Amino acid sequence: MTARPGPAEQTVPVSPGRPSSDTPLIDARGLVKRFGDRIAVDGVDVAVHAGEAFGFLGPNGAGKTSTMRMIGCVSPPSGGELTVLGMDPLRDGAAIRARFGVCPQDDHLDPELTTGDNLTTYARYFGISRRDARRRAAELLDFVQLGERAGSKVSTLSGGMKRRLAIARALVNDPDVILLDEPTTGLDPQARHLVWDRLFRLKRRGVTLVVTTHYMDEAEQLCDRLVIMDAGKIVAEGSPPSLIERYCTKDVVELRFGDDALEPYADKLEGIGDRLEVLPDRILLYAADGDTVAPVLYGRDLAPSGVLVRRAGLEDVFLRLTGRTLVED
Ligand SMILES: Nc1ncnc2c1ncn2[C@@H]1O[C@H](COP(=O)(O)OP(=O)(O)OP(=O)(O)O)[C@@H](O)[C@H]1O
Repeated sequence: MTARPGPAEQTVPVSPGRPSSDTPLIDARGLVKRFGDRIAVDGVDVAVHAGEAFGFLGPNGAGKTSTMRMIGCVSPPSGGELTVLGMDPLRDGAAIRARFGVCPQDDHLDPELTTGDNLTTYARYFGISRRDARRRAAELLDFVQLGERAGSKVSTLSGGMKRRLAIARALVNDPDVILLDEPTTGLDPQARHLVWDRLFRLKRRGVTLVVTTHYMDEAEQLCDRLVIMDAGKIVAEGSPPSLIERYCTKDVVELRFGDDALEPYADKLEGIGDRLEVLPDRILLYAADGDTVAPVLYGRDLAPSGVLVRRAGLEDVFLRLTGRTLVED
């Protein structure tokens, strides 16, 4: 259903009446992408529904971009079935792309053009008249909070501004679906939050968001539902809270001992909590109630140099499923 903004909310220049039905907008079954002998995407099943923010979370090389490129009709599948907006990407690529906005990892903005000219030039590819393109560019620059930089060359913008401009460009054709490949990689926390804020606003207007990310906090913040990918395969699927609940206890106790050899400490922790993970620099102890763990530690003659009790997150889910952390990849 298309949500309408409240009066105080900045308007987003998108059309009313977004598609909404039970039929997935993107339906992939057993999707495969091969590059020579290498299998980048190895039998992926996903169904993305209208109006949701759907994520592909995984480390570098997991196959997220390759999947996204097939969905975006710029890279043909090597196998499996793919239907996008009810159409066949091989046959109807142009029609599908006309209803998509794409924000790739490399923004491909023209550094020598102004922000406004980047948008109007792009709008012309969609057959939008010069007058409408200028009006739309002005609206979109306001939406991504670059209205005051309409006359600035792209080469003078910060990384976060360029990313917001790339999002504005992806909105030029008033798309039903936006594909965002790593939308905040390389941005500082403030710039990331600004990008997220604009994406939330789009979602509230019923635009379907498909996001790849290797940041678990981004996935947790933005996505209604996601798949976790590793080595070309989906290892888990669900909403962030449901995944955390399915694979982890509520709390995690992070223990540091100021020592490189952590196995002896792990032995002493045996039987406390539900499960242990020994990482190179710390031990993670999974427990329903982390606060009950500390007194037990001292009873076992363990004196950690650092104890942090936190809620389990998608990083913990990834670790549980793959035995690796997202970050070390
Ligand atoms: N054009 C290509 N030719 C050969 N191999 C490729 C090509 N594109 C991707 N690959 C390989 O496919 C695998 C998946 O890459 P992909 O870019 O889809 O992963 P990713 O999860 O998006 O990672 P990243 O976040 O680093 O982009 C990697 O092993 C990559 O080296």
